[in-house]
This record gives sequence, structure tokens and C-alpha cells, in this order.
Amino acid sequence: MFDTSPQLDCGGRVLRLDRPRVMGIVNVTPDSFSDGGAHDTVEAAVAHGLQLVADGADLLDIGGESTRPGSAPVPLEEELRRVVPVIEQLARQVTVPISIDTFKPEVMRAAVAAGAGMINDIHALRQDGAPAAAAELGVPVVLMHMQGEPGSMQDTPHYDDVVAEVHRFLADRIFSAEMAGIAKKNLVIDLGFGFGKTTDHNMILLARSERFLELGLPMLAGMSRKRSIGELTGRDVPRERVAGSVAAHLIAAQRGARILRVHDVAATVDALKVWAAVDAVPMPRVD
Ligand SMILES: Nc1nc2ncc(COP(=O)(O)OP(=O)(O)O)nc2c(=O)[nH]1
Repeated sequence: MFDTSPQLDCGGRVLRLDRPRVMGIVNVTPDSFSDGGAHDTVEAAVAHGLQLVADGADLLDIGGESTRPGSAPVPLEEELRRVVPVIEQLARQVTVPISIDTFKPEVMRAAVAAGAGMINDIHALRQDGAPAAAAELGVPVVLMHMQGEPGSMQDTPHYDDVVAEVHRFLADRIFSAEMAGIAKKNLVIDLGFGFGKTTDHNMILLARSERFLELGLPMLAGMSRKRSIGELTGRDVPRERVAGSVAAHLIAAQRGARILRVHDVAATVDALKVWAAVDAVPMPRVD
């Protein structure tokens, strides 16, 4: 069922998947929905990445383009200007793997050349040139489900069966990636919480996320501070959605997610320590 090779080789930096791992988010953007502008200089982004590693992050995800609902695309040169120096400096200062959150093949190439060891593609390699770039770079790739485009995806998301449709999409993207020459052991799936989905859709996917383990790949979950958490908790301010985010990611971990993409690393690491202690208790013998 679940891929038995419990690790990813991220450009020489190994990410073990024997237990849920925490991916710390470093958004080098002026407009990310929850922390836009907080780390949009190289110095601030590097300092934030170092802090997240100190807080216990097992890997970092560097993003130079906000994909929040209604966001506008960022030109290639601007995205490169934002992320490459941050990756270069962090790769020299931390030993954990670094992921690049992009769907542009040119950014993938520049980021890996700068020291990134994983590609996090919210478009699941659908951009022209992305499959070839990912195959040539040979680093793990996150394939995420999205319905529509960030600019309009939350207008009227609709599914006849959200689980079946997301499952079918991911199975198709896995096949397409393998046809492009990407080894299956280098693939990670992501249900894409909040990407063309209502809160009901997100909760159905979270509740049924074990269904996706049959695809035989590690699963990433990313609900951190998102609108659905705000709707469920009544917390309008994204930074105030920590407890709800931690709860959602614990549930995702219990249902098989092995990478949790979060803003609040310390709180998530603490919660996983409690979960691991309970998870370690042996099942009672059934004689
Ligand atoms: N694989 C994956 N990547 C993602 N990248 C960005 C966001 C959006 O969150 P954030 O980066 O905090 O906001 P913004 O896109 O506004 O920078 N969510 C995901 C996600 O759920 N999964």
C-alpha cells in the first residue's frame, strides 16, 4: 500500500519518511495570504528559514509567487530574483532539504542549481517544459491537485465526487510524470487543500485522505492558516489560525500524510511529539 522506501533523496540530502515530517514555509513574497511582506527581503527570508529549522523543520519550502485565491502571476525574472539568493544562502547554512515552490521549469532549474533538492509544483508539472525539467533535475517532485487557476479557482468550485475526481487527477499526473522519465520513488502527492475547493470539499478530502495511500506514494498535506481553518474556527486573521491548523495537520498525519507544509513549525513539532508518544504505545495483544 504505502511506498516502503521511507525516504526521499533530495539532491543528496535525505528526507526520511518513517514518521510525519514538517515542511517550513518561507514565502519570499509581498502578498502571500498569511505572511506576505514579512520575509520579502533576502535577509528576512534567510533569517526566517534559519528560525524554522531551529524550531524543528525537517525541510524548507521556498516560494516566490503567492498562489492565494485571486493572486496575479509573477514574471519569471522577478520570481528568480526573489528565490535564488535565498536558496543559495540557506543551502549553505542548513543541512535539511530545501524545496522550491514553483511551476515554472526555469525556476526549477535555477533553484536546483542554487541548492534546492525538491520541486513543489502546485500545477503538478502541467506547465510546458516542467516534466522534462523535473526529469532532468532528478529530484523529488510534489504533484498537487488544483481545480482551475489561482486567480479564479475559489469562485465556484464544484465536484460530483471530490475524492474520486482528485484521485483520478493525481493518478493521471503520476502516470504522466513517469512517462516523462521521472522515477515513481521521486513522486509525492498532495490533495491541494484550498485550491479550487470549498471547506466541505477540504474536509471530505481530509476525512478520506487514507484513500489516496493506495496510489503508493508519500502524501503532503498543506492546510496551514488557510481560509477553511478560518471558517471552521471563526478566526478571520490567518496568523490566529495556529491551533486549527495544527489540529488539521495532526489528523492528516493520522490518516497517512508524511509531509506537513506549515507556517507554524514549533507548534506543529510539539503536537507531533505528543502524537508520536501515543502512536508508540504497543497495541494490546489479542490472544
Ligand atoms: N504542495 C503545496 N504547495 C502549496 N503552496 C502554496 C500554498 C498556499 O499557501 P502559502 O504559501 O502560505 O500562501 P501563498 O500561496 O499566498 O504564498 N499551499 C500549498 C499546498 O497546500 N501544497
